Amino acid sequence: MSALLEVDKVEAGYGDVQVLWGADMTVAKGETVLLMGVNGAGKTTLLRSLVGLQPCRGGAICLNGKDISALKPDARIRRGMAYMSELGVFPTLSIAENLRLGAYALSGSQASQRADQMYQMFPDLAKKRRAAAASLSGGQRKMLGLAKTLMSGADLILLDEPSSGLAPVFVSQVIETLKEVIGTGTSLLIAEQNIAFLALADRGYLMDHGRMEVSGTRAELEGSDAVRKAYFGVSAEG
Ligand SMILES: Nc1ncnc2c1ncn2[C@@H]1O[C@H](COP(=O)(O)OP(=O)(O)OP(=O)(O)O)[C@@H](O)[C@H]1O
Repeated sequence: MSALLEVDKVEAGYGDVQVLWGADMTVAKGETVLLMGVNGAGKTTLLRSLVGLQPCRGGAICLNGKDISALKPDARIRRGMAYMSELGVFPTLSIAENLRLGAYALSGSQASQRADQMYQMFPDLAKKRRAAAASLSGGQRKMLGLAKTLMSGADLILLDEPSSGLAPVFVSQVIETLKEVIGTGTSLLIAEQNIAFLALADRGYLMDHGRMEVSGTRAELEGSDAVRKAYFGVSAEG
């Protein structure tokens, strides 16, 4: 598989505080990659750096073989990247309006075609399309955030903690929906603390203090002592 995203020694931070210390990763076309790490490891900072919301202090980010490090977020999005933050949606806007915003780079007819696809994928949203996003449950709001991100038709979707704030039943729903998204051939980079998402991934990275501590296939990470320690506070030795 050829690399869709190549992240090479990216450095970033806030004021005097450096958070990313030479973060490296790749995402191949059609691949699902999980970015793991405890609170404060730097996952959100890396995703924001990739989409251009956080300036990089060093390193390079390539999408489809082109260096996008100097591009503004809107230019990166036009090149096929979309980002779902933990916040996700605009609560006072309707579901239909939120979806339209996700497709701002598309024409009106392309956008309504994609919205129809989203309503097929997310029937709960179809039923409430004129309702304000604030009227949705936490799980449904997360679905709307995901649908809004998918509206772009981007090749690479970056998801920041899609499970945050959700009850386990909603987490399972999000995972099932992501399986459908993966089935469409979209590449996903998912930053998550919930180990259940590893089941979706082809490969993953464990980030620690702004560096990739461990990387490997899903099977390698499932058997990794470092992953076990980070998530459960225990190693194979106990
Ligand atoms: N706006 C900011 N200003 C200053 N420091 C920040 C800011 N945002 C994040 N940080 C710091 O950067 C470090 C990495 O934070 P980041 O949110 O990237 O981690 P994370 O792995 O996504 O954590 P979490 O899983 O808790 O969301 C933390 O030490 C955090 O305190």
